Amino acid sequence: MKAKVRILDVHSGRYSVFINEKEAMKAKLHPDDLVKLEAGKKTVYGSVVISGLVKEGEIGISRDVLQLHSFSEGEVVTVIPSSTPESVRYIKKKMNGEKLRKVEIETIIKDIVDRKLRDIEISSFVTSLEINGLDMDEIAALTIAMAETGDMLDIDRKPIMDVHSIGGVPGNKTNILVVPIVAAAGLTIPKTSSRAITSAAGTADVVEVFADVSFSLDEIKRIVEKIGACMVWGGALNLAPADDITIKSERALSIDPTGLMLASIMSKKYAMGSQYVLIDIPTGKGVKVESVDQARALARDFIELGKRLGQYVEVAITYGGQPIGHTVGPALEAREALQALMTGTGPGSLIEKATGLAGVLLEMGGVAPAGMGKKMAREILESGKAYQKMREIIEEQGGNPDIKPEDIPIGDKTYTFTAPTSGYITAIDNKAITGIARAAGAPEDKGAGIELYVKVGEKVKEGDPLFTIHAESEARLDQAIVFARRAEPIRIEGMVLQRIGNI
Ligand SMILES: O=P(O)(O)OC[C@H]1O[C@H](OP(=O)(O)O)[C@H](O)[C@@H]1O
Ligand SMILES: O=c1cc[nH]c(=O)[nH]1
Repeated sequence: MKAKVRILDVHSGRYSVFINEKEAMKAKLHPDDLVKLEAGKKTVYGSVVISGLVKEGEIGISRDVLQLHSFSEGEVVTVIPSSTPESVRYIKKKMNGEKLRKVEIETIIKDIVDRKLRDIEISSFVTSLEINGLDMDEIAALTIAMAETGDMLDIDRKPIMDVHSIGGVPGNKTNILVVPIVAAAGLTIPKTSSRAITSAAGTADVVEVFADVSFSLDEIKRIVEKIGACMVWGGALNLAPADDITIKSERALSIDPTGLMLASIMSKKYAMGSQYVLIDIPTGKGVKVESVDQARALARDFIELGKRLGQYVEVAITYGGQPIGHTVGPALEAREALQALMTGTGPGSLIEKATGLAGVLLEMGGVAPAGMGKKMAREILESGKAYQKMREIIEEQGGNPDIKPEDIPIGDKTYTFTAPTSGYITAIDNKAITGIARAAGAPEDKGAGIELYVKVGEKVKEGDPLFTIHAESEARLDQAIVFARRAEPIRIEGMVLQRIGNI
């Protein structure tokens, strides 16, 4: 059928096309059917929504579709019902635990990017990877397919450095310090991040508090060629576009299947033309990798994948047994990161980790002698040069370089938990901390999160504050309080942990 485009002010987070009920009956279309819209060389797939918002002879297009495809009001398109894509068969193959061929992986990724696969099919693909995994051939094919279905950056500077965390540990604002330290040393580091996957704040969510993170590749190229660095969202526009689509399913399920994680991270690095990549694997209870042995195995996979892509990869296995620093949630983390850059000091875990990772990159990039990288990184941080570079990044990305930590608004609905007894902090439960911050509204509500006053090993007295929950609404705050009461996020014990007798 032919129909005239009607642009609707609807943002559903999905590729939806709106069809009048009578028109749908005539064309035998049903809710959620997949249809193809064709106009000249333009082709777009979307799911049918039956709606009175459009008249007979019209086809409604939501703002989601318009973000990537230009249609004009009244433009005539052909609407063609579409059958189940071939890639669904390959997803079922993975569900059955079978190995996928390169061409099958390429087809799945192309169909994700073209929106031929709907959310339910994409979630099934992600779940099949969580359960059945991928081998290195499949991971390499997936990485290249994810990168090559989008644009690639070609920066006129060498060497190109990069850093990426596998995430999972709450409060991990570390790379917001690492990037300006490395760039202040004269190296080039075009950093892309994803938004939160399992945590309460991805690096892109935190940076977005003080600067824009969505740029075209041309804009990124201009910024990086001018100041040597950027901190942008990988999901913006057309950089490894399948990544952000699969991440939506991962976030909903709070999972990050290992093979997909490798491909997600390395496809972004490949698309940015990064030559020297440092991967951070936080390791500890309640994060993605719990033991050093598992971290070593994953490190080998990153290094092997890097070799196949022509990239030199090093891995830092870092301590992830409790949150990094004292804040969790986008705005609170932005305040803490900015404060550390401005003053050159901050919580030990944040400064140690940031200077440690930056030091490795300075050595990899050849600006620090072996063994001297961390010292150099600390000097750059303490001298204010990293803060100066951060100001440049904020300014080039459209933010206010004069912003101060206290200018950043945080959720004003608060509740503080206190120590029920005196003793020592023997554990902080990463998953519970993330769960509370997410229940409070993070990462979508930027001001939501947690301020943590204690760390493992510290002594507390009964009644001392342990942490404050921040939320932007009373309803979210109540949810987070209920979650926190159930979860016991902070364990306090005396020095005698257990008494056992008469065994
Ligand atoms: O912790 P979760 O949400 O699972 O992982 C996602 C986070 O980890 C990575 O961090 P970075 O950009 O290397 O700093 C991603 O880019 C993202 O910000
Ligand atoms: O960018 C990232 C980081 C962690 N896990 C992913 O899948 N992607």
